[in-house]
Amino acid sequence: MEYVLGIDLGTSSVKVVLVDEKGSVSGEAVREYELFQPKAGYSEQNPEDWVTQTLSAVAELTEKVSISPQSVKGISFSGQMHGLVLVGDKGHSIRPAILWNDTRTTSQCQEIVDVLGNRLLDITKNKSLEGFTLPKLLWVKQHEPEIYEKAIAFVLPKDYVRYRLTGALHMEYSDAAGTLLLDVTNKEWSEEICSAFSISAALCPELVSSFDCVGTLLPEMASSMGLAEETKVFAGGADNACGALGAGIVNDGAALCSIGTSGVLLSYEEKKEQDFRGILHFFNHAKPNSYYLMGVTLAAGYSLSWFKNTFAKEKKFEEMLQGVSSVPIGSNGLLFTPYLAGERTPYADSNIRASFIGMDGSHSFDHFARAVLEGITFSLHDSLELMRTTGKKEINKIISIGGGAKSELWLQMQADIFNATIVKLTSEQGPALGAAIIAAVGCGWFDTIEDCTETFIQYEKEFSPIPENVIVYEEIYQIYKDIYQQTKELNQRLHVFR
Ligand SMILES: Nc1ncnc2c1ncn2[C@@H]1O[C@H](COP(=O)(O)OP(=O)(O)O)[C@@H](O)[C@H]1O
Ligand SMILES: O=C(CO)[C@@H](O)[C@H](O)COP(=O)(O)O
Repeated sequence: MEYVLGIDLGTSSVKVVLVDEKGSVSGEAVREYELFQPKAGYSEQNPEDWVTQTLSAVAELTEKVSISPQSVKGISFSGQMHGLVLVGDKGHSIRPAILWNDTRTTSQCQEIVDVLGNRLLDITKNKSLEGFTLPKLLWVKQHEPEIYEKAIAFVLPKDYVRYRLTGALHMEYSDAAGTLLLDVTNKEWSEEICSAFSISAALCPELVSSFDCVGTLLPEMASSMGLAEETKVFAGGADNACGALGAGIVNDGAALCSIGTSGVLLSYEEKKEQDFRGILHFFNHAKPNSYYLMGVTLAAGYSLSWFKNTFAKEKKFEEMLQGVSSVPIGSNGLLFTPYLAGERTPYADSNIRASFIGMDGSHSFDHFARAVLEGITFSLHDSLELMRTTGKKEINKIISIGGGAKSELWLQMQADIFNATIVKLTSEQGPALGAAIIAAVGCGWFDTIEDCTETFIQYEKEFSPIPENVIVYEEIYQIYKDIYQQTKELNQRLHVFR
């Protein structure tokens, strides 16, 4: 039997799946790493932790399944998007990575708008947002010029890990799309944007496609993972592009909900001439010459993790959520907005913060836990509503992936709030499976991506909206939507105390 390996470099952990030619998952391994928040709004990770933990997760997996190293034919990667990794001349990162949920760059975002005006949307199809890479690069240039001078290239998280494993430095289109330096429809670095900010073209790595073979494993890396040096390495994709591949979002009308650290609502797009003027993200898909439209909740799974770490640290998620099913819809008038790290869609606002509204003496721990799940889902519903107003009214079936898809109660809640059928896959590891699909197609196991997704993706269960719940949630959602405007100014005033 032959195998491929999909590696998903998430924000909370790296997940590795080993998949055989029939699409069966033969083994999985997970390794966590730390997130550093040295100041309010900062979010960083150590790129060397990603490398160490990836090596260790793959080594655990190959040991566990005890297969011959030569039987693993290909590897590919999925990774958290937008994070800035600066590589120095010794081939290592020269400062901590500044992540997608770091919001320190509000003034650099304004500078980008002032300098480029509408040209930014024309070229990149996306708005200037704190999470994207260009503002992070400008921040380092302005605040840490000595580090900026030492950088020989900038890359994104999974590109860095792939580089350390192969010695070959590249960036692929689906992740480059989230930098604000890519001409998204022409698939090339924008000379206009680079020169507007005096960014040397040499800093931008060579661009490749997700399915391109970019090399093989360095001998020491291969041996530490229990793999063969000749294992082919394929470029891979952004985690949301890979999540879409791994959930079969490769045709018009298909949509995805992913609840990882962030939360995304995503729908497939084939036409590059589509122009949504940045109200939702528009990025290159991992599937060549296709795209996707996406809204992002910055703190989706993160809100639930924060709640657990703060109020029920000793419990597992399943245990913590046990009592939630006995709390009625709407948590007896308790609402939560998940703006722990500011927000992206529909409010690009780095100052907004989360709220619990409507507390009374009758509320217990379970009411708060349910309110957190409902608030995160309402926030994702904001993105879905935007999508539906762009003409995608037909979104009535959504594949749900990510850590949040482990909870069936949450999947039913998604069905009721989105008023759409929610589909659960046999494994919620969508992005890692998407990376495995890239490796399998890259190895030539299948003629088309669709042939591979049909073999690799297994649907487990559907959750249909319950009509009476849909009506109640629609009413509560109208109240939820008002919280942003009502708390915006208060949060601006609170900013100085953070
Ligand atoms: N059993 C569970 N029930 C509901 N949510 C869960 C469960 N386990 C994990 N999660 C959520 O999944 C999130 C992690 O998802 P994951 O896809 O691993 O994230 P990432 O790719 O960002 O590392 C956690 O923050 C948590 O909110
Ligand atoms: O910023 C975005 C997408 O634009 C995030 O979706 C990141 O890509 C992180 O993903 P997870 O770690 O939450 O999967």
